[in-house]
This record gives sequence, C-alpha cells and structure tokens, in this order.
Amino acid sequence: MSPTATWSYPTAIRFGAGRIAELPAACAQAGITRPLLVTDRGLAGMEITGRALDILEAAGLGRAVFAEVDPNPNEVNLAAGVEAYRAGGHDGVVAFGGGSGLDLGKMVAFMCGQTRPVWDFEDIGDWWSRADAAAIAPIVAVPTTAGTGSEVGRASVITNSVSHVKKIIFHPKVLPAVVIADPELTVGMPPHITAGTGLDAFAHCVEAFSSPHYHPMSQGIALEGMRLVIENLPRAYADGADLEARANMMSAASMGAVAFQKGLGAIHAMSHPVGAVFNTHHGTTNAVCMPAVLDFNEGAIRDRFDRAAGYLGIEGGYDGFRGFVERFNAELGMPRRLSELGVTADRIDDLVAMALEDPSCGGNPVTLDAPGLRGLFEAAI
Ligand SMILES: NC(=O)c1ccc[n+]([C@@H]2O[C@H](COP(=O)([O-])OP(=O)(O)OC[C@H]3O[C@@H](n4cnc5c(N)ncnc54)[C@H](O)[C@@H]3O)[C@@H](O)[C@H]2O)c1
Ligand SMILES: [Fe+2]
Repeated sequence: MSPTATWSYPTAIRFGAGRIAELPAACAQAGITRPLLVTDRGLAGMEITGRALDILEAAGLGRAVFAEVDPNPNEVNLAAGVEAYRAGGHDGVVAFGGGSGLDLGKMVAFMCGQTRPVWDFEDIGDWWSRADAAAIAPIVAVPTTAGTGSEVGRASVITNSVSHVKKIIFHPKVLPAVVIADPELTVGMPPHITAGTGLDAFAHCVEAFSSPHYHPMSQGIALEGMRLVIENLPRAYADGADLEARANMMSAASMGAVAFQKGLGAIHAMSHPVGAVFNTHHGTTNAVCMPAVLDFNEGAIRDRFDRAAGYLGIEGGYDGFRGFVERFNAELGMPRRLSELGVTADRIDDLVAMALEDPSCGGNPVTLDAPGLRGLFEAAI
C-alpha cells in the first residue's frame, strides 16, 4: 500500500500517489497565477509532463513550459530559462524533474530578479545576504526521480560550461514553498536511472551520517533514510510499478537532502568534479566512489556504523556494512570503477584540484588534502 500524508517539515510537502492533481492548489498556496514549468529535455516529451501541463491548463493556469535543460545543467540553460520567464510574464516556477529540472527551475526563480551573476551566490560565504531576497519568485517543486532531494533543499548545483566546474548555489529562499511528492510520477523511470538516483539518496544519508558535525536530528533522519533505501531500492529496481517501494524511495530522497544539512563529504567532493568534467550521472558516480571513501574514512566512522548496522539489519558492524555496499552496488547494476563511466586517469590532477575547492570537503570525517584525494581517485578510477 502506498502511504499518504501532508507534512510541513522542512517545507509543505503534499505526499502521496495521485497528488499531482493538486498542482493548481499548490500554485495557489505559493501565490502563483502564471507558472512557468521548467523541466529537462528528456522529460519534455514524456507522458507525466503532459499530464502536469494538462492539469495546469484545465485550472486556467496555462501550459507554459521551458525544457532547454541538460543533465548537469549549466549557466547557458539558466540564461535561456530566465529569458523565457521574463518574456512570458510569469509570476512563479513549477520546477519539475529530477535534480536537473528541479535545480534549474529553482535557479530561474532565483535569478529572474537578480542583476548579479549567478556565480556570486556560490555556497562559500554569506554572499547570498547581498541578494535582493524579495525578488526571488515562488517555487513549487515536483520531483520525478527519487534521489537528489533537491525539492527540499535551498541549493542548486549548476555547472560552469566554461571552466567545467560544478558550483553549489545557495540561498535560504530557494527552498520551494510547496512540494508535490507523487510516487506515481517515478514509475516510468528505467531501472538504471532508478538505481543511480536512488544511490544518490543513499550517499546523502551515508555522508550525513558520517559527518562529524553535531546534528542529532539529521543523524536520525540519515539512519532511517539508509534503511528505506536498503529495503526499497532493490524492489523499485526489480519492479518499477511497485508503488509502495517507489513511495518509500521518494521519502528517502527527501530525507537524504534534509539530513545533509549536517554536511556531505568525500563522495560528493569527488563526484562533483567527475560529473563536471566527464558529464557522468551524479548518483551513479557517487555509488562507484562510495567503497573507496568508506575505506578512507574507516577510522573515524567505524564506531557509528557498528551501531547503525544492527538497525539496518546488517550483521558484522562496520565490516558488514562495508561488504554490503559492494554487493548492493553490484545487485543494482552499478559499475565497479569510474573508468567504466569514461573517466580517465590523465585528468586526475584537475580532479584533485577541483575536489579540494568543493564545499562538500568540509563535512568529511577525515581531513581531505591533495594526497588523500589523489589516493581516492586512484582507488576509484
Ligand atoms: N540541489 C541538490 O541538492 C542536489 C543534490 C544532488 C544532486 N543534484 C544535481 O541533480 C542532478 C542529477 O539529478 P538526477 O539524478 O535526478 O538526474 P536528472 O535530473 O539528470 O535525470 C536523469 C535522467 O532521467 C530522466 N527522468 C527524470 N525523471 C524521469 C521519469 N520519471 N521517468 C523517466 N525518465 C526520467 C531525465 O530526463 C534524465 O534523462 C545533477 O545535476 C546533480 O548535480 C542536486
Ligand atoms: Fe548528491
């Protein structure tokens, strides 16, 4: 059975199968009367997107859509989206998609009223306080994958198409006003995307749980998020129409993103440069990096995973968990090495330099330096 609930943590979430029908009500709740639906190129032609546009149109909200969004979206996509938003006289964004559509939709809402370049708002200080927060358009977020949790996050990941660096753009008001989390929208995801996105949620939970920062609420959420992924991702992978597994994965994705307010770590510090340079899928890249990062962090995380393993139904404490991760990746069709995703060792110097600059470095339980990161990339490639 697929559960239904209405939550307001961390933002208003209308959760449950079929609740995409409430899109007009969600727009009204957010104060949007002329929405621009932002999604990626692939989703633009899919039935679920047509369904969402039909629902908007039937409610008199039009069916305006912007879909020039690439996987790992960049500032060129963003500029075109802002232009479409302004030209259409819109007053809010429906961010619709996986992390790519959600992140770019959130950034269109953010940038439509700004005069400064988007790169000024990177998550490395308090630059965001200079933004004219009142100019940020309201956002309704509708995830169609269960992975990034971007629907409950205040950041977007945008790739700089010139420098090939992934930048995390942060502003507190980029948190969507309303989320529709409808697991039916994820039923058509093919198994390899189900696995890759689901393992992004898993990586968020594992890294948040490993991070040394004090945040017991996130710790609890991360632990339960891991359990939901372990028990439901193989089911969703094997049978995409298993709505209960899809619903639990959708919860786990949002939980991962709430949990990583506590911090991310080396998995994401590695995965961001790899994705930016080689255009690999984010969650898949994380999954391949995870075993090497667990080994690297072992001394700092052994105790907490000794405790967690029992709750997760894994025997043997940390060692049992470490072995499980490799089997889990294999069961879900993940490659064992980054080279299988097209990553080549000749770029290791660049990857190390970029990883050192990534804000995720700060949450890793073992301090990351250039030799440490080089070793990690050598182990993963
Ligand atoms: N903002 C954040 O906090 C955050 C966190 C993690 C990752 N990210 C970013 O999110 C992006 C990755 O997002 P993703 O993993 O969701 O992948 P994605 O959004 O790039 O989507 C992957 C593919 O799946 C397709 N797709 C999406 N929903 C579908 C559905 N229901 N049925 C069939 N196909 C579907 C898309 O068209 C696309 O081709 C990266 O850019 C990553 O950097 C952001
Ligand atoms: Fe991620």
